[in-house]
Amino acid sequence: MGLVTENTPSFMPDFLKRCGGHAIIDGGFATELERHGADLNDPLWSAKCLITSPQLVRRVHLDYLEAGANIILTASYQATIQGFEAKGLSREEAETLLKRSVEIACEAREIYEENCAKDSLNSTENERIATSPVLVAASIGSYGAYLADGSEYSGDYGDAITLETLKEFHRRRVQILVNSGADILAFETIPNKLEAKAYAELLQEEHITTPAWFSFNSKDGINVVSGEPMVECAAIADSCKQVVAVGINCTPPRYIHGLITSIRKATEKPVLIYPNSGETYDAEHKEWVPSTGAVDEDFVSYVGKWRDAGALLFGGCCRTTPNTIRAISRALSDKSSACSTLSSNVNNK
Ligand SMILES: C[S+](C)CC[C@H](N)C(=O)O
Ligand SMILES: N[C@@H](CCS)C(=O)O
Ligand SMILES: [Zn+2]
Repeated sequence: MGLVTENTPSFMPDFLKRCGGHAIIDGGFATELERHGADLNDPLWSAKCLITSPQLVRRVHLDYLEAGANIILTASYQATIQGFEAKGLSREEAETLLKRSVEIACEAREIYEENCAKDSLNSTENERIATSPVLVAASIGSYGAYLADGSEYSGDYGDAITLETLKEFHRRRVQILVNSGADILAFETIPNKLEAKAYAELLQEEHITTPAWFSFNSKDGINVVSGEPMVECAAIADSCKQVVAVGINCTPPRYIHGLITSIRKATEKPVLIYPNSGETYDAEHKEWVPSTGAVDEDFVSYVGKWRDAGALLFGGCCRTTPNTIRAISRALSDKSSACSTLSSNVNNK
């Protein structure tokens, strides 16, 4: 994928075809940073590592690529100009860090592809390795994520926050991420209709040609977390021409099946799902607490059902790991890595 991907009606169908019919999204980015020792108790949360440990950010992207991901999400979920400025950074420094989030993910992809090419050279003709395509998705967390008080799990922004406030809050960040060379914009953990509308209008007003996905979160399996129906949110995504996939993230696995059905009532666009582990986020202590959390195996046991319900892109969100992604990858096909052997194709040619 080149610098500034252009959206065409065939962008997502072509990508899915090249991935073998379904694509694998990475897993919990912050979770993997923490597993490597990062302390994310900070208003910037995972985006803090863009300042303190960019090499760790690159390592985590590589972990997910090696686990089989076809799409890696950048460290920009909670990276906002306003959030960086609150830390004392200049506007220019803040914009540079946003751009870096995409560049680091692109570097990880390059390293991964070089490693795959080397492995391929070391293989016999019959084991020739083919690299599955990899997209770099620029993560755009909601306004609630920036607030760093867990309000992306309530969608309650109060009456002072309007459509215009939200558009202005996100405008410059979206422009920078578009110009950084991301293949797709991942609007994730969208908690309410107002923010979905703001994103849709912003994409149109700015004449954005980079493809985008809208991904909502839910805590009851019917509505997004604000209590507004998922089907109405999916309809907003459906009417936005830049949106090439609609889905659900950071939502307990037990709710996903019903939500896929709701989304498909509103749109024919490809459905993506990347649930969390089923645990609950304690925003005050910035930690996850057990609920009836499904472990990796339980999570993965649902994957076939989600595929039968019509989902086409699968991954994990908070508290999932590269092991989850490996298991999803195995559940969807017999291959356990994004480097798939082409031996049968080669032999049959
Ligand atoms: C997806 S949540 C776990 C991200 C962190 C939250 N916005 C916070 O800053 O507390
Ligand atoms: N992609 C985010 C989480 C979204 S809820 C991150 O892990 O940084
Ligand atoms: Zn999450």
